[in-house]
Amino acid sequence: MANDNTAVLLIHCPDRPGILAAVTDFINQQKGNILYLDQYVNREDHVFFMRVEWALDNFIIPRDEIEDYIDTLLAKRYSMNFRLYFSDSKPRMAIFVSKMSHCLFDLLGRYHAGEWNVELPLIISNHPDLKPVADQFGIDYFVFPINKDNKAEQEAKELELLKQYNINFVVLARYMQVLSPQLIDSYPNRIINIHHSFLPAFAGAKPYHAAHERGVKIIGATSHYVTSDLDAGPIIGQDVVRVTHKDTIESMVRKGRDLEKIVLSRAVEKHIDRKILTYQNRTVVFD
Ligand SMILES: Nc1nc2c(c(=O)[nH]1)N[C@@H](CN(C=O)c1ccc(C(=O)N[C@@H](CCC(=O)O)C(=O)O)cc1)CN2
Repeated sequence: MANDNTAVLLIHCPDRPGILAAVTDFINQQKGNILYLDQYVNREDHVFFMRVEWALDNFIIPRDEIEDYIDTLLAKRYSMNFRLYFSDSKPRMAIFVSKMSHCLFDLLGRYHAGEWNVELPLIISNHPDLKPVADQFGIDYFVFPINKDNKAEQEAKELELLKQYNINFVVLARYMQVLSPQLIDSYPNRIINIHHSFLPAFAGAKPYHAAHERGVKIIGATSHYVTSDLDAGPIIGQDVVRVTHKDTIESMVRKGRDLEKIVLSRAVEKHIDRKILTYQNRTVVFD
């Protein structure tokens, strides 16, 4: 985390000549020093995607006016969808977890080590089992047991808590309950899940059993944004490992755990760094 006084602009719009030059000219004319720039053109759909980050040290436009300038000078002219972020405004993350601790420990270890420009004030679970882990890291832990009769009521309380903690995005670290639209609609493309299979293969709660039954030779893990369609949201990242006839369900679960940890943490880092754009249930993930 080099310069902590930067602005990040994420753009997507209909592709046409001159967009890149217009954006960089705007930043340059206002004495912004561009630190990072990446762009991609989807030639099938003729859509332009871009991430640009610049230092604000000598930037002429006052911080609270930048969005209006971009809207007036660029967005209206090029029909842009854009989001503007500031590196000194740390996103606030909440983790949802059930009983499995491997992804939770990995996330807490990276947070504790200062790997990420993020605040992590809250953990929510449907079981009390992992509260001692949260206590170890000094993070608030709330338990909301879920069953089909109380899911709506409990999720309403969870949503209220997320608002109280001013949470910007949620990470499901092997949270084993299907979220309802009420919660998802409050955090569109801001809930990241780790699914323990190489999607679209073996969606659902027990992918390792299904993979073993099918006799696959590769298993994987998939990070994705959560939508109301189970395990069908925009994929952020995936990874795989080879298995053989010698692998049991238990050995697949063990090999899968390592994949789940790294695939989830990579996705969380890309989200925190504002390097993901979603478009038509797919993602553009910048390096
Ligand atoms: N709306 C969504 N919610 C969740 C998603 C998602 O993609 N959309 N992913 C899951 C995680 N997950 C797979 O990655 C998963 C978790 C749980 C289940 C499931 O069927 N759960 C049962 C209850 C199981 C239990 O009580 O142990 C259920 O909710 O009825 C499927 C997939 C997180 N949420």
